[in-house]
Amino acid sequence: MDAEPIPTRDAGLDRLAAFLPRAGAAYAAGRNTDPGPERKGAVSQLSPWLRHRLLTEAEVARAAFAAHGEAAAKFIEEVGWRTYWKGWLEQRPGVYDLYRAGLRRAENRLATEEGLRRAFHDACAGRTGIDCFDSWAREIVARNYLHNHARMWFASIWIFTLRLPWELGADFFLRHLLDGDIASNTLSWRWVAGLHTPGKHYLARAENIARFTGGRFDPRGLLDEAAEPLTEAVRPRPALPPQFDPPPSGEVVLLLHEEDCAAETLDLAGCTVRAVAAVAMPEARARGGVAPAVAGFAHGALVDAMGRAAARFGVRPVLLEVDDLAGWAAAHRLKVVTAHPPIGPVAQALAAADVGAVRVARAWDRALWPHAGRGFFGFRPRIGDAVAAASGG
Ligand SMILES: Cc1cc2nc3c(=O)[nH]c(=O)nc-3n(C[C@H](O)[C@H](O)[C@H](O)COP(=O)(O)OP(=O)(O)OC[C@H]3O[C@@H](n4cnc5c(N)ncnc54)[C@H](O)[C@@H]3O)c2cc1C
Repeated sequence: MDAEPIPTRDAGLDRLAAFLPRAGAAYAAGRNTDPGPERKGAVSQLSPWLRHRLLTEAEVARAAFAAHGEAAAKFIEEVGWRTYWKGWLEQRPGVYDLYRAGLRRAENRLATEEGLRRAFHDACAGRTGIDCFDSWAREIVARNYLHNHARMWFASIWIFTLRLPWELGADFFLRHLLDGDIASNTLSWRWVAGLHTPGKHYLARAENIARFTGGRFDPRGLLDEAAEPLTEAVRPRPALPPQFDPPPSGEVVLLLHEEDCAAETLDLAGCTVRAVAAVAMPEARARGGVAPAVAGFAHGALVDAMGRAAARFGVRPVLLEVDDLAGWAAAHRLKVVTAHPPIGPVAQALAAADVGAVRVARAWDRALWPHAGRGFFGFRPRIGDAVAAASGG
């Protein structure tokens, strides 16, 4: 990460403004190169703000288009990957359950297989003897960020050279990345493993690593460059269209959560917000919780969101534990509305709290998620349509 990321919308807008001049041809030409944590690369490092929706995909994509027109297509496409993964998982929620079940199985193996346990701890601590991998493992822990290409190489070496269960690697990422996101992370690991598109996996190659790290690393002879893709016994069920609730109206209470920290821009036309509460649960992203910096960013983002909600709706928000949610909702006796939580622990916790929350989806998600049921290349043209839409984010 460039400078220590500050979990506020203003800090995100500052980073966006600083990046925008480079969101066109410079991004397209340089985005695959990882110059290392000490040098400025071509990518935006906007992911912690986008992940918590301190900035929305719509506003970032539209700002890039306004600055560069068609030359921003590559950057906008990458932003679209985030939306695609979210929409894909929304249509196959069972894939999150498959991941969690696989993680539990891998944990059981860790408890009983000493060799696996040692290899896992060496990988997390950056002690495998594969210089590039060890350096990236330490970078994730120290900086809570990793370049996209390094994430691909890291996941591939984890799965195909170190032969570790992919779910443990995905969990390691969720524990340490500020942008740790259930859809992007789970589905990217599955994609690398060859489970997203059966038979098609991503194999890290020493030559490619040397080239795109500017020669910082050269793991020739250390990687398994001929491994077969993983397979799985249970294939995900066919896609079901995403379910969007009808828009709420009347007097409501608004619940904020870390999946969308810009509730003041949700479409609540027709609603009068009488009370606002917030719940944060970043520790539920990973087994054994998340790193302090990750929890700190999520909590900070929510505090920032509470401040903006207070200004917008004229009420003083309260911070709740998830267990207090049902009591809070019952005390107000009004309909609970909340930003549509994507598949993951927040959505599960809200469903379990059983407060009948009406989920308010953003226009961007409503327009794009339904097209994410199949491959990215069918989805891609729709991103331009959403960027061109007059408003709605
Ligand atoms: C194994 C693996 C795990 C990943 N886990 C996560 C994760 O937990 N959370 C996460 O936000 N991204 C994840 N990614 C995607 C991607 O690596 C990061 O979004 C990106 O590196 C963030 O850096 P940036 O903001 O500089 O990206 P930029 O290149 O500047 O892109 C701008 C924004 O577009 C989005 N984006 C770009 N590439 C992708 C992509 N391939 N998939 C989804 N969104 C993308 C991000 O929101 C990003 O901030 C993962 C990728 C891999 C290969």
